[in-house]
Amino acid sequence: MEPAALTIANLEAGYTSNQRDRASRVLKGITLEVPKGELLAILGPSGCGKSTLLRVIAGLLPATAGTIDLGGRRVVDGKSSVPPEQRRVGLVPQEAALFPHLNVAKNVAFGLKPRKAGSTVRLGMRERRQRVADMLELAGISNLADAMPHELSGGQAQRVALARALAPSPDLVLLDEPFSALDASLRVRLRNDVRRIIKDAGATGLLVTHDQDEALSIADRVAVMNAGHIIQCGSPDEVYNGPADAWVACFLGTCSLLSGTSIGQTAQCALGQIPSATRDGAVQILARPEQLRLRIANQDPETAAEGAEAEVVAAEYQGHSTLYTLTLTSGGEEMVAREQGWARFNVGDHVLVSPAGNLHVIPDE
Ligand SMILES: Nc1ncnc2c1ncn2[C@@H]1O[C@H](COP(=O)(O)OP(=O)(O)OP(=O)(O)O)[C@@H](O)[C@H]1O
Repeated sequence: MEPAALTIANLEAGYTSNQRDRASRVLKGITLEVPKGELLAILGPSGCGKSTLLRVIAGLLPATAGTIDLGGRRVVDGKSSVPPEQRRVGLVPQEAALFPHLNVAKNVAFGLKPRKAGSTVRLGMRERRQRVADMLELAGISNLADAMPHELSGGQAQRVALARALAPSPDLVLLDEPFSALDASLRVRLRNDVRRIIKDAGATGLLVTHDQDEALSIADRVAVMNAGHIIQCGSPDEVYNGPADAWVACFLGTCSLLSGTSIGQTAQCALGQIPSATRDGAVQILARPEQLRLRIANQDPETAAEGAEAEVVAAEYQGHSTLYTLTLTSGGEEMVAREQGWARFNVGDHVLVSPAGNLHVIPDE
């Protein structure tokens, strides 16, 4: 079987302020595998250790324990490690960090220069020129070959940085919050292009981000990280709709968590009976805003609809949809529901809330 592009086992790392100090523990036992050709996002809040993980993979920071294999080759084994230039890893930093005195083509060609010790790519001059032209075309910047870095927009500079990282055909491309310095609309456009470019290059990518939309929209899988641990790793749908715990549920997007009790195949909560696959006991039922249906509460028992009664306490019109905050009449739990379009309910209205689709049941630790 072909080895994974990246295999990390029980990795620990941190920082020392001076030689005698023991390293602080920032990475606390990371285990992760990225198959060839996959784009994996490491998603976590600020300070959880995402950039530290990239630095250790790139060889810019030593590990204190654990192993890293790149394409089946061990590059970190506890405290011993292969130097960065022998790892066949490309890096796209937060702000492109291009060489200011080299034009775009020369920036992209930089990693293809023949080197003596530790060289990973040995191409003749004509092949190098062709490779640069191919990378510029792939990144959609052939017209910028002669431009200097100071003449580029933020988005163009990031395309150059990506082309430069991909040019030597690395085993793995690391992208460290590559869109964070760009404005919102450019960010959305560029992130889709970056996915396409990585896929067209047949490369494997590890993207670090604290932006949930970014991770969910472009990654094949998302590894959710908190306080030096990977909490859950799965497809965007798995982590968003089937979070491992309440923290992951809330970190990935707005949600309501109702308390309940699971017995057998069902969990009982304020919304009624929900199919449950967890063990018996206390649970939390996750409802994303778009998984709730609202109807006007009808006092007439003949035509009364099903659902839990709630009062609208806030209605926030957001253009494409309206976000309602509700308080359940029985028990007072708070829920958040989203409906397309203009607010059809007002603060103070009484509504019936019911689940639309399967809600996820999380064991209450
Ligand atoms: N050079 C350093 N020296 C000492 N401590 C550091 C250093 N760099 C990072 N840290 C600490 O390590 C922890 C993890 O930082 P890291 O930059 O990896 O987090 P992050 O998840 O990438 O955050 P962000 O999204 O804000 O970039 C933080 O507590 C940070 O203060």
